Amino acid sequence: MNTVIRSQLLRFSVGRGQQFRFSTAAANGNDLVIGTVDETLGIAMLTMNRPPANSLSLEMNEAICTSLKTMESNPKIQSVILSSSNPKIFSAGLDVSELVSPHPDRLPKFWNSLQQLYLDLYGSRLAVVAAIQGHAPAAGCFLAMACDYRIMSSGDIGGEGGGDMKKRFVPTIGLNETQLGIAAPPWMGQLLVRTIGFRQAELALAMGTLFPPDRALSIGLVDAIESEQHGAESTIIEGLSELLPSISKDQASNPLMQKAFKQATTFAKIPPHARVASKLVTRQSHIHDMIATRDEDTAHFCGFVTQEAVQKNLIAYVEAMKSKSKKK
Ligand SMILES: CC/C=C\C/C=C\C/C=C\C/C=C/C(=O)SCCNC(=O)CCNC(=O)[C@H](O)C(C)(C)COP(=O)(O)OP(=O)(O)OC[C@H]1O[C@@H](n2cnc3c(N)ncnc32)[C@H](O)[C@@H]1OP(=O)(O)O
Repeated sequence: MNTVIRSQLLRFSVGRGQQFRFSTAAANGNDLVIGTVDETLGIAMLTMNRPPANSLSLEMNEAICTSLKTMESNPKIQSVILSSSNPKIFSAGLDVSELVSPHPDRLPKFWNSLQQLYLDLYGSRLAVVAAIQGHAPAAGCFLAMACDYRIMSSGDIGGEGGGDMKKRFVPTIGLNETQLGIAAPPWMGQLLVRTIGFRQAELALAMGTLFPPDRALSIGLVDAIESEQHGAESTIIEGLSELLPSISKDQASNPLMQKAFKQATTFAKIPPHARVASKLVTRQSHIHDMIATRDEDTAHFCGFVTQEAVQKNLIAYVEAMKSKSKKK
């Protein structure tokens, strides 16, 4: 039986292949996040849908958290695939407009929403599989690292330019903050250390390295890479098509999405209490550390970002980004 809960922010329906959607007033009625659940398989899909780049604004962070919490509150759901409606960008990280000339009341709220996203995602009782189809710089990489399993596109998706001059699309992932004149906060940097090890993380943080898929795999930043060449119709696996939101239905034959689906199915079959208990073994102390330093972290972030020199760097960075996009 389908249950439908309605509120101003949330419409949620439960059942096989049923969808729930989010919209906030600030997003002009757009669905920031689209969620689907399949109670029979115990799997959900959370598709980020904030064009053009799935950058993380205050409202986007809140929408992801609310969506995840809604899925967690359904005892039949054990795993979730985190994906993007943009085939070339998983998430471009923080919405830089939140950082440039910020409103003093909004800035701490924004940072708190990011901290909450870390706590909710990293500490989720659900096993979260990141389906990283496109770029994942900075906080986009953080999102992926806060999941339980990462599958990245190998980047051989079609191409641009056509003919023999086809340009290969190669997505990248990493904490590139230093390239922007900012530093990743300690809890984000430590997440990289826990994911790829001390020395690799130390170097990657200092250099602001963005890794292509093969390098990301070799250092353990992602767990698997997969081609996105769509297979023949016969390779469509049962259940995936129903789980995909209507805007991503064409992804049913995408090997990356299929691999993510299989991994989510595998997670969903593990006895949940044992899986959650083992997740706490590795993550609980880090979550406690973050909670203990949360206010200090907010004060530090707000003080850092509002410094004149940091603002100057950020303004120059945003201008370069806009003019690059205009030249296309
Ligand atoms: C001790 C320290 C204490 C405090 C630390 C302080 C701060 C640190 C805080 C937290 C850490 C996290 C920081 C961040 O995440 S900052 C954001 C970093 N992100 C990036 O640098 C990525 C920028 N974007 C890109 O490189 C490319 O867009 C990308 C490779 C993702 C995709 O390239 P593509 O060529 O496909 O698209 P574009 O034409 O470049 O972009 C399309 C469109 O999207 C807009 N866009 C892109 N990224 C962002 C973004 N992060 N925020 C807002 N908007 C973004 C871009 O402007 C284009 O828009 P339009 O011009 O309207 O078409």
